[in-house]
This record gives sequence, C-alpha cells and structure tokens, in this order.
Amino acid sequence: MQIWHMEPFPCGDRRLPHHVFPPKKITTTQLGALAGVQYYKVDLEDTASMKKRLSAVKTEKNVTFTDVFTVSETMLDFDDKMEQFYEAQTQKEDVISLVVEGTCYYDVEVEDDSWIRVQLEKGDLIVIPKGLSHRFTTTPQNFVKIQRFFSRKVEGTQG
Ligand SMILES: CSCCC(=O)/C(O)=C/O
Repeated sequence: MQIWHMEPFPCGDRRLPHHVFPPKKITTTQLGALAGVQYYKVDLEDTASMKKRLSAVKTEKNVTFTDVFTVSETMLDFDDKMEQFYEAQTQKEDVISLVVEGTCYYDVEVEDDSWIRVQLEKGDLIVIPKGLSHRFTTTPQNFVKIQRFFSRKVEGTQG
C-alpha cells in the first residue's frame, strides 16, 4: 500500500502515478483522518488470521455477499470497463475490496478536485466509506483480482 496526493489535473495515461511535485505521500492513519478510509493488511498465506480479519470486517460492515472480480486486459470489454470504473462515483454502501492478486489504484476525492491515490497490492483491504467520491483504475500491470464485499445483493454477486 502506498498513498499520495495526486497532481490537480492529471493528463495522459491515468495508470501512471501522477504525483504532485514534489511528491507528497501520506500514511494510512492520515488517510483515515482525511477521508475516513480504513485500511488493513491481510496475510493471505495465513488462513486462520485471514479468516479472523475477514470475519471481523464482515460482522462490522454487515457483509452478506461477496464476489471475486478480475480486471485484466484480456477482458473483451476492458477499455469500456476502465472508462466506467474511472468515472468519479459515490456509493450508498461502503466499498470494501481486498486485493487477492495484482495491483490497482483507488483514488478518493478529499475536497473538490483534490484527489488522493491509494495504490493497493496483494493482501491490501480497503474500506471506502459510503458517500465518498472515488474512482478505480489499474496500474500499468493491467491486472488485478479483487474480492469485493457487499451488505446487500448486487447483480453478479454470490452469497
Ligand atoms: C474491480 S471493481 C472496481 C470498481 C469498484 O470497486 C467501484 O467502482 C466501487 O464503487
């Protein structure tokens, strides 16, 4: 996990880091204070500890459905999906995502047009609070597998 302030009006390839100059990184604690985003590191190799962490998150967030969603440039509709995911959006429920493989970015908008980029890798679990404007994209790796957690059934998810 790495977190930094993004340059105000990034041009070009959105998968590049787009740091402010000079780069301004922040901690997970600062991200929590600024935007209410929660972060956990999950050891995916340690089944007992992973189950304990996920169980705590599921209970706390009333999670009843989960799925595993893979974003890869081999997807037929990859470009369309990437456009859709990079549109700023707010959800009525917390967005809860665990990176199982690969890397990605979630950007969160802390003030109008002021974005913080959160780079996630394997074992990173993020909770973006409901109502917070955010967007998603891949890194140049163009591959991420994410377990998503929902408090209610949404299309394409499993109980
Ligand atoms: C691989 S799902 C990425 C998109 C996502 O989590 C989202 O758009 C939440 O609002």
